[in-house]
Amino acid sequence: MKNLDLQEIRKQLDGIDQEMVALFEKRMELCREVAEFKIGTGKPVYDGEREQQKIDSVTGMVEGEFLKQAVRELFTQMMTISRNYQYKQMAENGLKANHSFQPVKNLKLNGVRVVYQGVEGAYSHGAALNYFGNEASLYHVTTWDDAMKEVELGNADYAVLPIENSSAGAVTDNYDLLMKYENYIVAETFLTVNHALLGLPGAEEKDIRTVFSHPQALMQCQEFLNSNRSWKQISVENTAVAAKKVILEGDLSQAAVASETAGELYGLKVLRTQVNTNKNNTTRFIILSREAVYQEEAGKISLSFELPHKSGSLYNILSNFIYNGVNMFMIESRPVPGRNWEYRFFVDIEGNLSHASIQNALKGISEEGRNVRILGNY
Ligand SMILES: C=C(O[C@@H]1C=C(C(=O)O)C=C[C@H]1O)C(=O)O
Repeated sequence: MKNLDLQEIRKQLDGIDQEMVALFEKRMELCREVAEFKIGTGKPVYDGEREQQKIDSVTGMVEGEFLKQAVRELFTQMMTISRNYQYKQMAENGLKANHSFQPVKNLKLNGVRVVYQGVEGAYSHGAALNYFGNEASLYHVTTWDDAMKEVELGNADYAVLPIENSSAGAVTDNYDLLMKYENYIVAETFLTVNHALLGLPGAEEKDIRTVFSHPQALMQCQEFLNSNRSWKQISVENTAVAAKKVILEGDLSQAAVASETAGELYGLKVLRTQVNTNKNNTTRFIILSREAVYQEEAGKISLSFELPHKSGSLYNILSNFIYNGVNMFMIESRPVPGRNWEYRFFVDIEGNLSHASIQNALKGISEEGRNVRILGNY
């Protein structure tokens, strides 16, 4: 008996769904006409005011908080799909996302000038050597900000900056620098980072009282360092500066956390190898240029945008990726300076600026987000 009831209800549901699909099709057909109008008049696809009116009107048609919320979600989704349909038509009419990036076969690598932060023997130096080899002329500056400035001024062709570590996470200062300067990410390189505990040639581990290193490196070695409770951990500019400090000050109770290469360079003794917690500790470095170029084979795009402090704003903007079948690798957020509780998002997606699906997604993002910037395709 029950079974029959269920079948009967399902039959009615099927009937309603059929009507809904037919109405949805009609709605989409009208949206196609809206897109034609917009293509003709140069109006943007996204009209936030109209969408808000629509949500207010449809939620007003039902009673009770549960149904109001359900109708809100349903129409938000439908309008997102409708916008994506319109972006697709715009792309087919040659109205692409605006960007000034030029495709190149290969990046210029021979005889270029490359800047990194720190001193010789720092991990950034290793990353620069990793990517550019010995063909380039490498030099260093004191801060990451200076490295970005060198590229902007044209003193360097490229800068090498750490952006993410597999155990300590994002290098947030460098995300902020991506906003401060108009340099573009043109490549990335990965460096396995193994930290050693380095002391004076005459020192033993039991002599150590103070350990110097870069804050990120100290963080990556927390398990080992915290197991020696009496050790004072002191942050300095970078790991190589820490090594230099230990040798210059000549105090047996001082140690540095840095690479073994830095140890050799400054004449320090390895008291313990691999003191990093994660033995696969890897840092991702980005290569920046002032020229907006991308290699034809590039497969990753970094972009940033800001969103208002409003329920669903991130969810809605990310739908531009979902509906275009674009895969997202990473998302990171940073506060927007001067605007409490509003965030700037940094997103890495899979793809190339020449792909139609990417152009579609970027067109949507650039209409719906604030201060949208494509940081690079590499
Ligand atoms: C269809 C339009 O384009 C977009 C989609 C909307 C919708 O699906 O109802 C509403 C506003 C626009 O953001 C329109 O402008 O009317």
